[in-house]
Amino acid sequence: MLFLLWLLPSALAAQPSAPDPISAPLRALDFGQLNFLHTTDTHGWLAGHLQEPSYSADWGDYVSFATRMREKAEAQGQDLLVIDTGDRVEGNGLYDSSEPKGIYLSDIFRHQHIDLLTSGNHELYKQNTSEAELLITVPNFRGNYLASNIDIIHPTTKELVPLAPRFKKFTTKKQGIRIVAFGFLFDFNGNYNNTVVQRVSSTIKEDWFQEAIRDKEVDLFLVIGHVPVHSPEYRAIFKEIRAIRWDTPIQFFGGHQHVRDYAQYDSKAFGLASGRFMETVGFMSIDGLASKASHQSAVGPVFKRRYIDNNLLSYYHHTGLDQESFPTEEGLNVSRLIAKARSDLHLDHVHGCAPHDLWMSRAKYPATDNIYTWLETQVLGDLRDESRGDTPKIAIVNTGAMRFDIFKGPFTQDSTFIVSPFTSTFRYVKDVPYEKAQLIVDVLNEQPQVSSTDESSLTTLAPLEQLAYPEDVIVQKWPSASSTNEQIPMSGPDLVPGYTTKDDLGTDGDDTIHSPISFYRVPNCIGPLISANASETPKTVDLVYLDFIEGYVILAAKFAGLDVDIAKESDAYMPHMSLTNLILEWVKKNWKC
Ligand SMILES: O=c1ccn([C@@H]2O[C@H](COP(=O)(O)O)[C@@H](O)[C@H]2O)c(=O)[nH]1
Ligand SMILES: [Zn+2]
Ligand SMILES: [Zn+2]
Repeated sequence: MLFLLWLLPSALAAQPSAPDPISAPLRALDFGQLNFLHTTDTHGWLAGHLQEPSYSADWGDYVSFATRMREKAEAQGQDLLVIDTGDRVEGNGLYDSSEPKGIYLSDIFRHQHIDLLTSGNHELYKQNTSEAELLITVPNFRGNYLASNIDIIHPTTKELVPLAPRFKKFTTKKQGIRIVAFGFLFDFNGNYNNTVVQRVSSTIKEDWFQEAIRDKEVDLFLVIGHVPVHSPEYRAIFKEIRAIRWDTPIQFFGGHQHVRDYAQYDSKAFGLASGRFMETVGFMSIDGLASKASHQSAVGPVFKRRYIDNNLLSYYHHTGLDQESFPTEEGLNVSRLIAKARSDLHLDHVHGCAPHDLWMSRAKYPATDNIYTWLETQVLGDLRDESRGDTPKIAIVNTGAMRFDIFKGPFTQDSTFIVSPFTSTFRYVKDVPYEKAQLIVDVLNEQPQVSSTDESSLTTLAPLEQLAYPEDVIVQKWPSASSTNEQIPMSGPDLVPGYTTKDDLGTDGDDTIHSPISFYRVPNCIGPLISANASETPKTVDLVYLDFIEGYVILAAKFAGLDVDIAKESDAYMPHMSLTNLILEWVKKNWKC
């Protein structure tokens, strides 16, 4: 059923600066015996989106939402489980702006009752981040954090131990559904050397996994993971379980690619991916499951999915509550914690004012409103090492180092980390023939785009549904009446631009009906020539690059026939300067308010 919400609240938001959501037509949620809420790739955005009304609810609102949804399910004799599939860190001032990083975030995050969670790759890039998982997040969610393929060197005992239990068996409260759950990370190899990520294909051959899938007293296998739902890793897990349990329903929850996505593996196995940055709360329901209580085989389970826009109007609508009856004490407290943390961290402090929007993929590259063009033509001009003076350089930055658009208006302490949170610095090799340096950039850009989850291919992680479309211009299509089981109104309110998701089940997954947005492809990396004498082609250049991509630069240099041992002969360029700080300094200098 489709509902139109006309409520235009005046003071909905818990945070003074959070924008009110805009009314929009909404599709309903169909509850079942077993229901799920799912977040992934939140990357510290627990304050929600302060500049985008569609995604303006904060983690406190989500705490209230999960409580109210659980109350609703349980009142109907049903169950609700809350899932998070990792990449909780890096990407927002609330995480990256504190010293040390993350001290506010984990305290806010733990207030959500999460039934199952797992780690993403971002929890493992650095030693202190993975140790914080082991020592803080795993104990905060004791018994619910799963790590089927991650080990860590314990900081005290120095022993290699599982980050968390490999799997878990439990029975749901209301329906008595017997579940065996696993928690995976994709085949990631960019982790710091204090953790070991075992390949999924070998993990599923281990005795503990083989025994777990041979358990006959199971009504549902639940696989959560920081793994794209359309990936070789999830396909392999599906096949392994199916080979032993030909008929048992399997529900997957995934993430990492920052997209809304839904995969059908067979008639009883499905996977949901729930976007990124607290824009989306995924909802799944399964009905017709066999259970301990029913002792009978299911008529055939029915799986349903929804991608909920993270705002209060969606939350009120789906719970049937309003601004008086919706919030819980716990939820309001969490919103206050977020506001206090933001204030302690001075996240609203304005460093400068952007004169216009700068888009990662909503504008063509190159173009004046494209963020990479801005980086190439403006910001990277300030990348200058004193010892190299005006020596011409080619500066290579992976486009994935930029994480979010810049909106016209205040560029705050928060924006600094939202736009690019990473701490990697620049390195360089001197006296590289200009043609070879250009060739290296070309080779890097010929690498496949995000076609796999393996970071050994240079990736720029494209937002939204970009990955699903091979064309140059990727338009999110307006759902046609024939491709959806609901009647979409073609007149009435002006629709707000946003997600118009197309997945394995069609085009009716989004809860909110939006007008589509166009996306354009971006290269893997940019590599502008920066020279005081723009009209002259230099014979040699400094080849400057972000150290995060050194492995790829070395490979590309081999392809290009550059006979230099980059690992040995490279040096720090503008020592200690990260892309984050380079951008910040440029903004302070050039964007007056
Ligand atoms: O230091 C870093 C770390 C990561 N990146 C970029 O991020 C993606 C991975 O992000 P997900 O959130 O896991 O999708 C990686 O492929 C790089 O593009 C970086 O640039 N620097
Ligand atoms: Zn992520
Ligand atoms: Zn990830």
